[in-house]
Order: sequence, then C-alpha cells, then structure tokens
Amino acid sequence: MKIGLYFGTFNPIHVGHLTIANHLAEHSDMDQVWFVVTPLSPFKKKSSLLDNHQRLEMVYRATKEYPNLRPSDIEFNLPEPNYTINTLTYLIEKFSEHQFALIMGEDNLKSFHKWKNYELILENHNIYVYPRISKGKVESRFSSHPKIIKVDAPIMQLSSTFIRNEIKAGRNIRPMLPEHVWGYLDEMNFYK
Ligand SMILES: Nc1ncnc2c1ncn2[C@@H]1O[C@H](COP(=O)(O)OP(=O)(O)OP(=O)(O)O)[C@@H](O)[C@H]1O
Ligand SMILES: O=C(O)c1ccc[n+]([C@@H]2O[C@H](COP(=O)([O-])O)[C@@H](O)[C@H]2O)c1
Repeated sequence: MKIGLYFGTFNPIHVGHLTIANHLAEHSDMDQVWFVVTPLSPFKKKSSLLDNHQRLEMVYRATKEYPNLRPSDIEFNLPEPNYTINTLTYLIEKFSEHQFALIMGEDNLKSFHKWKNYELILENHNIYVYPRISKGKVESRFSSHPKIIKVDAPIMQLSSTFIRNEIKAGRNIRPMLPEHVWGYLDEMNFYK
C-alpha cells in the first residue's frame, strides 16, 4: 500500500490537521494516511505538551470515522527527540510491503534543511507540502525539487498554539476541533 505519513505533535489535533489528511487521502494515490504522534519534536520544548497517550487519544477520536486515516504510536518506543529519519528506517524495516511518503505544512519545509539526514529522506520519499502562512522562505532547491509536491488546496490559518492560548484565556474554540476531540479535551480540562 501507499501510505502518507503525517508526523506531528498534535497538541491538540485540530480541524486543520484533519482537513489536510483527508485532502491527501482524497486527492492523491495514497491508500492511507497515518497520523504519527511524536513524543518530542527536535525543535520543540516540552512546556504545555500533553502526555503522549492523551494526544494519541485525541487523534484516535478525530479519525475513528475515517477508515483511511489512522493514528500511529510508532514513535512512543523510539528515542527522544524523535528524528524522522530514525522513524522512517524503523517503519521501512517493519512494513517492507508498504511505500511511504511524507506530508507536512509549508512551515516545516522552510526548516527542512535543518532536519537530520534530510537529503536521505528526500532521496527515498516523496514529500507532499500543504500551503501554510508562516515566517521565512522555502529554499530554492526545495521549491522545484521533483520529490517535493506542492498541494493545491485552501490555506487554513489555524494552529495548536492558537487553540491552547485561546483555551487558557477562557475563550470558546469548539469549532476548531473535531467534535469528539472537543468533548474529551473539555471533560479533561486540558490547557486551562
Ligand atoms: N493550518 C495548517 N496548515 C498547514 N499545515 C499545518 C497546519 N497546522 C499544522 N500543519 C502541519 O501539520 C504538521 C503537524 O503540526 P503540529 O502538530 O506541529 O501543529 P501546529 O498547529 O503547527 O502546532 P503548534 O502550534 O503547537 O506548533 C506539521 O507538518 C505542520 O506544518
Ligand atoms: O528529523 C528531524 O530532524 C525533525 C526536525 C523537526 C521536526 N521533525 C518532525 O516533524 C514533525 C512536525 O514537527 P513540529 O515541530 O511541527 O510538530 C514532528 O513529527 C517532528 O518529529 C523532524
């Protein structure tokens, strides 16, 4: 099968993430999209980061009615911080029958040259890049690279940081989360 790997902190998963994964599942030749919940991203701090299993639970609730979107805890037993090249090596060995592509927002492409072994990732995998308004520039060698595929889809101005800050300020963010995720997050009093 062709699998799109959507790596993220998902703290929390929001409707932007779900829209992106669904868009790729509908508009590409990917059979499934796996949401790989990352315990600790190399460029992020642990502050205000929910427990791995709580973030996975939110991804599970967001995707349970989408048969081709799957949560993955594959990084939970890998060393932190989680370098994507290490996870890819592990996945290729474990699932040799599958082909893996990556999905990321444009902000991540802007810092892709800082990722561990990014040349090796590019050599072996297609990368689907979803448009996103963010600071910085995409390096010119990446803007016309044959393995980097720009996704032509509507921009969504939404982030987990914005959602966490709004909750802390006591504002209602319910429309920005998949309904089952909102119910769980509200019940658990997350990010307050
Ligand atoms: N609104 C969006 N548009 C396009 N890509 C997005 C959007 N939100 C997240 N992504 C992409 O989804 C992946 C996982 O994102 P992540 O879990 O870090 O969410 P985030 O909203 O960027 O979180 P935070 O605000 O905590 O940094 C990344 O590749 C990121 O670029
Ligand atoms: O491998 C790397 O060097 C690397 C550097 C930065 C980010 N990543 C991965 O990219 C994913 C999205 O990162 P973030 O910081 O936007 O949540 C997450 O799964 C990280 O592990 C990976």
